[in-house]
Formats: sequence, C-alpha cells, structure tokens
Amino acid sequence: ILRGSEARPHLKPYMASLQLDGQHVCGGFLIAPQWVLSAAHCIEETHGKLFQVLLGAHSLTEPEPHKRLYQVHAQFPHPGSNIHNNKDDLLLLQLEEKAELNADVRVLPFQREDRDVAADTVCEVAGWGTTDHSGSRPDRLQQVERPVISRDVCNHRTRHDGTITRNMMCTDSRRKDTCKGDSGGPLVCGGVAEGVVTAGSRVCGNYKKPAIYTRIAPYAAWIDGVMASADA
Ligand SMILES: NCc1cccc(Nc2n[nH]c3ncnc(Nc4cccc(O)c4)c23)c1
Repeated sequence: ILRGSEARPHLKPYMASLQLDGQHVCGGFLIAPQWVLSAAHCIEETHGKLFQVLLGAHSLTEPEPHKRLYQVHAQFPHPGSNIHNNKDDLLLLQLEEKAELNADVRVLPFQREDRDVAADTVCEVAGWGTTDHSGSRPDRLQQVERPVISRDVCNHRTRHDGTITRNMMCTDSRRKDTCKGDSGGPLVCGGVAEGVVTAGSRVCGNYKKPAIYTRIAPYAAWIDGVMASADA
C-alpha cells in the first residue's frame, strides 16, 4: 500500500497473509470459516514451496493472541485465469481446517448483487504490500481509502485503454495506491467486499494507471459451487 497508514490493529479481522516459505506474497480474506479468497496470480511460482495462510495478524512477526498459520488443504484458481492477462484473477483456498473465529478472525461478506459500485464511492483496501517504489515491506497491516472511478474513465485510451471488462472495477491511483504484495486483498465499500486486488499493469501510484480489481459479484455462483463441492 503506497502512502496509506497503519491499520487499527485487528479491526480488519478478515485479512489474510498468503505466505511462501514463511514470506508474505499476497493478501486474501476469509469468506467462510474454511475458505480464503485471493488472486489466481498469487500461486504463480509456488510449485514445491510451502504455501500457508496467516490469519488473526496485524504484525507479520510479533506474537499476537489470535495469530495462526494455516496449511492449505486445496487451491482452486478460477478456470478462466491465466498468466497472460487479468481475466478471472480469483483463487479460492481451502484451509486444512475451519479457522477458529474470534475478535481477530472474522468472515467478511462479499457483494452478491451484480451492480457497479458508483463512481466516487470511497472504498478502502488494506495489505502488507510494498509501501514505496524501492519495495519496502511493512511489518504491520497498512490501509488506504480510494475513490472508485467509472469503467469508462478507466478504459480511456490514456488509462487502461479498453481492457477493463464488466467483471473488473477501478480506483484512482494518484499517489495513494495498491502495490506489490497487495494482490488478492479485498476492496471494501460500505463494509462489503466488492473487489479483489489484481496487479494489472503492476504500476503503483501513477494516476495514468488506476488500480484494478476483479469484481466479486459476477463470480458468486462459482465461489458457492467450489465451496459446496470440495470435500469437507
Ligand atoms: N497499483 C496496482 C497494483 C496492485 C497490485 C500489485 C502491483 N504491482 C506489482 N505486482 N507484482 C509486482 N511485481 C513487481 N513489481 C510490482 N510493482 C512495482 C514494484 C516496484 C516499484 C513500483 O513502482 C511498482 C508488482 C500493482
């Protein structure tokens, strides 16, 4: 998160840190006791490495009462996702067991009504992603508020030039923005997860490249289907 601020500890109890060999690589969030939603791009280059999910954390290193690392029982990247574009950039992770829910570990509801969030709506996004252009990584969860921009503005020739589909949404990226390691985290508008951070052009903090999110509502049936079909 570029030019945001430290989140109030444990006030975003749905936040997950996806870790490879003990290092934060992506965000994610708890959508059900045994399920975390993140971005499909987050499992690139994970072959053979230990992939774990940290819940209940504010600091990535300090001991905290309800912090716990979960093994991943199964991973379900969306079948339409691929490494060459941002389409269907969603990942469902089934934890080895149901997370113990408490003050620091809570499920976040996601939007099921497939209707665009109005432009200028101020939403918030949090993560342990890089906080500057030199790639500094924070120990404690950061957050930033960002206004939604319309798909038409985001698709302008000088912005994302028509690549933003109706399954995506954008927020203004002038100065304050998401960045490397924030992928997979939720864009929260009015207490509901409306989108999932996708890297897109990977540019951070440049107003000409607005932040892109995969909208969740169009995928509600896929999410429900995977959760229903996976073994208990
Ligand atoms: N703002 C959109 C967005 C959301 C999520 C992730 C991202 N960026 C990135 N995702 N993956 C990456 N791998 C390498 N570099 C990256 N961005 C980067 C790194 C250093 C300086 C800088 O200005 C930008 C990214 C960008």
